[in-house]
Amino acid sequence: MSQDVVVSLKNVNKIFYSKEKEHHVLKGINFEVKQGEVVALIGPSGSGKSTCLRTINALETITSGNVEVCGINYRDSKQSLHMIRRNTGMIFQRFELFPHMTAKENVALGPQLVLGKSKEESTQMATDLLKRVGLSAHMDKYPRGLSGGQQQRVAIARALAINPKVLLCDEPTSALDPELVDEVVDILVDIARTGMTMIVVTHELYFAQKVSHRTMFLESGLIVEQGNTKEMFAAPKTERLQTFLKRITHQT
Ligand SMILES: Nc1ncnc2c1ncn2[C@@H]1O[C@H](COP(=O)(O)OP(=O)(O)OP(=O)(O)O)[C@@H](O)[C@H]1O
Repeated sequence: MSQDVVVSLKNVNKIFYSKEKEHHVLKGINFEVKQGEVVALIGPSGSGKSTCLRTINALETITSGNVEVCGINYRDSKQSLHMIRRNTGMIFQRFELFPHMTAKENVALGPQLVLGKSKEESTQMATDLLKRVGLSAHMDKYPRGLSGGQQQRVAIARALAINPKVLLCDEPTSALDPELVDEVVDILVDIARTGMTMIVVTHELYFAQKVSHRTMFLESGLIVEQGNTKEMFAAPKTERLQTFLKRITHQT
């Protein structure tokens, strides 16, 4: 793997097994994401976007194929999984903050537990990051005292607190009231501008257009089309992407 490739998926298959049947959700996914690239993953509901994202930090194990983050495969050794989690920050649709911890404590946890920083140093890092996401005035509040947009900004600060090599975003704006979406989008666009490598699963085309260099369109577990985001949205090549874009555009 060349040095500037941060994430690599090769022929990745994921099958969920239940009593009655098997569900083949990812059907031979191949892609690479290079240092500093921002990639959007779009597609219909159930197409496998979140599952695909979750295989990267091994929140979801794969059935076959190969996934590497910074050249590390989680199956390599006992330390590999820890190293992969150490290199990947993740933001979830529903924030997933610890409710019994303040914003600052939520953000300081990663530096302390993952990076082994002292309490003082971790708190300082949390303070700096919360300032960066515009939450100076809310650091000592608990999640229940914050709006959805503010909670997601705490979650972004928490994801950045371990200095990850790649930021994985799983529909970071879907659970927000429409008037709160922009405050989160703007922060993520700012982070993308700093050169952070990012993979963003989203339903919102305007967000994908604003933040990403490249888009991959997933349907029924296959990458049907991918390319430069602006070009792809302006002139989709496949009929399936054309239909998808039309449907989404009519919904909004
Ligand atoms: N843990 C699981 N066990 C069984 N099936 C699962 C599991 N997780 C996901 N699936 C199934 O895999 C398929 C893909 O789900 P996934 O969440 O990856 O799709 P998605 O494209 O992100 O959808 P959405 O846009 O609605 O979030 C769905 O049919 C889903 O029901």
